[in-house]
Amino acid sequence: MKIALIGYGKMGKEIEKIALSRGHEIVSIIDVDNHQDMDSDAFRSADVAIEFTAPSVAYGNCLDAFRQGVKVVSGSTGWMGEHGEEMRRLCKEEGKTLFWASNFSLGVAIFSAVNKYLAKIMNKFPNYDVSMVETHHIHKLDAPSGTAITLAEGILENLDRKDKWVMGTLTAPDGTVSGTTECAPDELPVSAIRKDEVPGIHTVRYESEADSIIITHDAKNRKGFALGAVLAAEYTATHEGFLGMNDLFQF
Ligand SMILES: NC(=O)C1=CN([C@@H]2O[C@H](COP(=O)(O)OP(=O)(O)OC[C@H]3O[C@@H](n4cnc5c(N)ncnc54)[C@H](OP(=O)(O)O)[C@@H]3O)[C@@H](O)[C@H]2O)C=CC1
Ligand SMILES: O=C(O)C1=N[C@H](C(=O)O)C[C@H](O)C1
Repeated sequence: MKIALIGYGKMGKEIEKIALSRGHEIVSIIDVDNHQDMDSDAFRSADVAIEFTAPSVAYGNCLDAFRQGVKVVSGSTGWMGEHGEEMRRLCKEEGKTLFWASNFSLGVAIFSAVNKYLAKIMNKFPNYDVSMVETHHIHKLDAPSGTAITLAEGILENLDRKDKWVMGTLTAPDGTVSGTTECAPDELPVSAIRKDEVPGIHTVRYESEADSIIITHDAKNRKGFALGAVLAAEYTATHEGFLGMNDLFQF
C-alpha cells in the first residue's frame, strides 16, 4: 500500500518504521516546511495519508488531503471537539473518508472497553465517586489528552449519575498545580500532569470511604500507537466514511 505521512515528528517517524516493516511504501512526507508538496502527483498517489501534527493544523491538513482525493487517518488530538461535526458531515454527505482515533493502541482499545464495563457496574454502587488523571510528556500541547476525553465520554455514556466531564487540576512540568478538584456531584473531573518524556498514562479511579478501585493504562513507548495507526490505514484503504477504533476492533 502507498502511504503519505503528514507530520514527521515523534509519531510520523515511528509510523514510518512500522509501515516499512509491514511492506508499505512511503510515497510522500509532508512537514511544516514543504506543505505545498501535498499538491503533487506523489502525494495524490497515496492510498491513505496518515496525519499526526498538532491541534491547530490537523483540520486544515485533513481538508487539504481531501482536496487531493486522498483518504486520511488522523491521530492528532485537541481538534475533534470543534470540528468533529463538520468532519462527520463531509464523510456522510461528500464522500470523504477519515479514520480518527484519540488513541490507536490496542491496549487502550481494551482499556476503553473495561472502562465502559466498570462504569456500568458502578450504577449499582453509588458510594463510589469517579475521577481521572492523565500524565504526558512536557511537549504535549493539549490538556486533557484526547484519550482522557474519550475515556471520560465512555464513563458518561454508562454511569447515570455523571452528566459531564470538567477539567480538574493541571500540573505543569515544574510541579506547579493550577485548577481545582472541587466539582458538582454530576461532574467528572479530569486532571492532567505534564512531566519529563512520559509517552502517556491514563488512570480511572473510583473512591469509596472503604477502598479505591483503580485502572491504569501505561504506554511504555509509542510503538502501540504507531502500529494501530498503520493497521487503521490498512483498514481505511478498503473502507469509506467516518471510521474509528470500533470499526477496526469490533468488541
Ligand atoms: N491518536 C494517537 O494514538 C496519538 C496521538 N498523538 C497526537 O498526535 C499529534 C502529534 O504528536 P507527535 O508526533 O508526538 O508530535 P510532534 O510535535 O513530535 O510532531 C508533529 C509534527 O508535525 C509537524 N507539523 C506541524 N504543523 C504541520 C503542518 N501544518 N503540516 C505538516 N506538519 C506539521 C511538526 O513540525 P514542527 O515540529 O516543525 O512544528 C512536527 O514535525 C498530537 O496531537 C498528539 O496528541 C500522539 C500519539 C498517539
Ligand atoms: O501527545 C501525545 O503524546 C499523545 N496523545 C494522545 C492523546 O492526547 O490522548 C494519545 C497518547 O496518549 C499520546
